[in-house]
Amino acid sequence: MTSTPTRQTTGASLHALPKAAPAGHGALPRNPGMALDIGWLEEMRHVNRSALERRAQTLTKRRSIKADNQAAWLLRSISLMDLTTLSSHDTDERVRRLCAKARNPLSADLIAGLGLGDTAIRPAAVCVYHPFVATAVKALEGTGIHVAAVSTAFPHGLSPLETRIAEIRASVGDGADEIDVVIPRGLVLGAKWQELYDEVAQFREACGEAHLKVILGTGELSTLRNVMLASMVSMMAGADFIKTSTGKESVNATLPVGLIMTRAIRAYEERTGFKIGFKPAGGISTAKASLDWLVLMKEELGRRWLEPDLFRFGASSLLTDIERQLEHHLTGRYSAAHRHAMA
Ligand SMILES: O=C[C@H](O)COP(=O)(O)O
Repeated sequence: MTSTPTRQTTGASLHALPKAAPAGHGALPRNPGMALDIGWLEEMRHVNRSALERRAQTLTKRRSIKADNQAAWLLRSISLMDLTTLSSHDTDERVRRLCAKARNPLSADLIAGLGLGDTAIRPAAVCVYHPFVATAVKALEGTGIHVAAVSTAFPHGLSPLETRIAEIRASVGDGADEIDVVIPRGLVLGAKWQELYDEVAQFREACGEAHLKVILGTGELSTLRNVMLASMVSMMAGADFIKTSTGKESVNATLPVGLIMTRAIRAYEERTGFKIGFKPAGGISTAKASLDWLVLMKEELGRRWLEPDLFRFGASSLLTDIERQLEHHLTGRYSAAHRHAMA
């Protein structure tokens, strides 16, 4: 892969950490997209899987976070989270409980023990199915926490295009700030790049001011090369974020996939000047895993990608483990996970 060289680093580390900016849109110029450039895709075809796997191992093995810094980085993981419920048994009440948790993700004991004072540590967004957007918008009023909706026939993306576009418009109409769309994986597997580009461009248009996150379903794209090409086409068509997975595939967010997607983001910025966000999602359920992802972002794209306008975790259970680890940090003991149940 000639156009996306590896950034050379001497070791992966997370040290002192300034406070995260709020999730709000507007600080960065938005990606307008560009014409589909098939020639550029051709240049991106060569992906060295074993080099990416080695790089992923190096990043996590050599990570060092001093104990004092660890709590700060876990708090950052909370600020970068799309706290998610995407269950077949979701209800308005369940979504309201999740929003209450998003308003107050940490117990008073933890807030006091960590010396947080009035500093509000909250997830960047709550992510729900379309029918619960209005409920979440109401429950989060005044908090600055965004509402993200999964639209376009999540998780498979296989309803008629006009139905998927209507779904986006309905979610925006109900007040969603962000729309997470899924692509039909068949368009990638069949190398139908023009069709994929046209669909994503129409999704972007339907989003209006809401930001567009494009879910690739990487575990179903067969090769890392396909992940690279789908990432590039999505950004060319105007994606604000590219996202790995729905959480419903048998393989979800992996570090090698994260590496290829962040390198696509770097290549796109080098060519166009626009910074695109990244959202690994699916199966990220431990505090340790969240730190691995933060190391990857810092090493591959730099500190700017540790802010919620450029990085999110899509996660339904990560917050529970972070709470447990913060409690352990303070008391030296672990409490049972059920004490931190979210909904
Ligand atoms: O987009 C977010 C994912 O659906 C969450 O997946 P998870 O339940 O494995 O954390």
